[in-house]
Amino acid sequence: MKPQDARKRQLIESLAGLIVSCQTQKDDPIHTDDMVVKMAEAARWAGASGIRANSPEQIKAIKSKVDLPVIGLYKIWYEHTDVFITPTLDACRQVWEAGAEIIALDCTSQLTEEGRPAYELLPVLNPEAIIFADVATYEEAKRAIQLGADLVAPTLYGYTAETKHIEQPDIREFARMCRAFKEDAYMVMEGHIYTPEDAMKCMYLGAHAVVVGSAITRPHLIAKRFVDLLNGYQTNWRDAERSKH
Ligand SMILES: CC(=O)N[C@H](C=O)[C@@H](O)[C@H](O)[C@H](O)COP(=O)(O)O
Repeated sequence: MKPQDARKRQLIESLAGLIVSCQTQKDDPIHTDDMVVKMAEAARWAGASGIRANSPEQIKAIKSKVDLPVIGLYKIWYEHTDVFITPTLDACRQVWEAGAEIIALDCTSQLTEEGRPAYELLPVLNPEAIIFADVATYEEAKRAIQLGADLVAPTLYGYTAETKHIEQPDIREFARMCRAFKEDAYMVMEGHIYTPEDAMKCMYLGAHAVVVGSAITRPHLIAKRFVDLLNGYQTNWRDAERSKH
């Protein structure tokens, strides 16, 4: 259900538009300690309505410099599970204590390292926090809303066993989610949105906001998309030329 609490509602309403995911991992070619702050400042400069940030450390750094609401998460990888977005109660607590107004967590049916379905954490979270459910499917979105999620996004579409190796958003499925759930929760599009036009399409279909990461804050991946395409083209073109001789 959409929150009744005026404070929560006002904050979520203010997120309408573009949310920029500002995250780096230590082994990224662009990683420096303050890189995410620079990304968030650039997003603020551009007029973004919110930031999505990973880890207590990066959330705190952004919060100290940029006055925008933060959707916080904490990625922790374990050996026996694909659940890595804020997978434990302690991780949720740390995100909240770091200053994020909104806690994002995996609310799919995947089993966590502890052997329970990821979505089970949702109903036991701090009621003060606004909850952003990361899901992969329509059914998971439905259940997350029943369990009290305030915002829902298909963030994990392409990342669960069921949907692995899909590298495009399913905009039709997102439209179906918006039609069914828009009155009960704020629907957000997240994952594989690479152009302003695709983001706009999602808004037109009923998204309250669109979260964009790689296309804005991961220049090495943007460069790689160009290189992969150009190199693939060169190889095919050379093979075709050779076969003529
Ligand atoms: C699956 C996962 O780990 N998603 C993460 C969630 O916080 C981020 O790495 C993504 O950048 C974010 O979801 C935005 O997606 P895209 O980078 O495709 O615009």
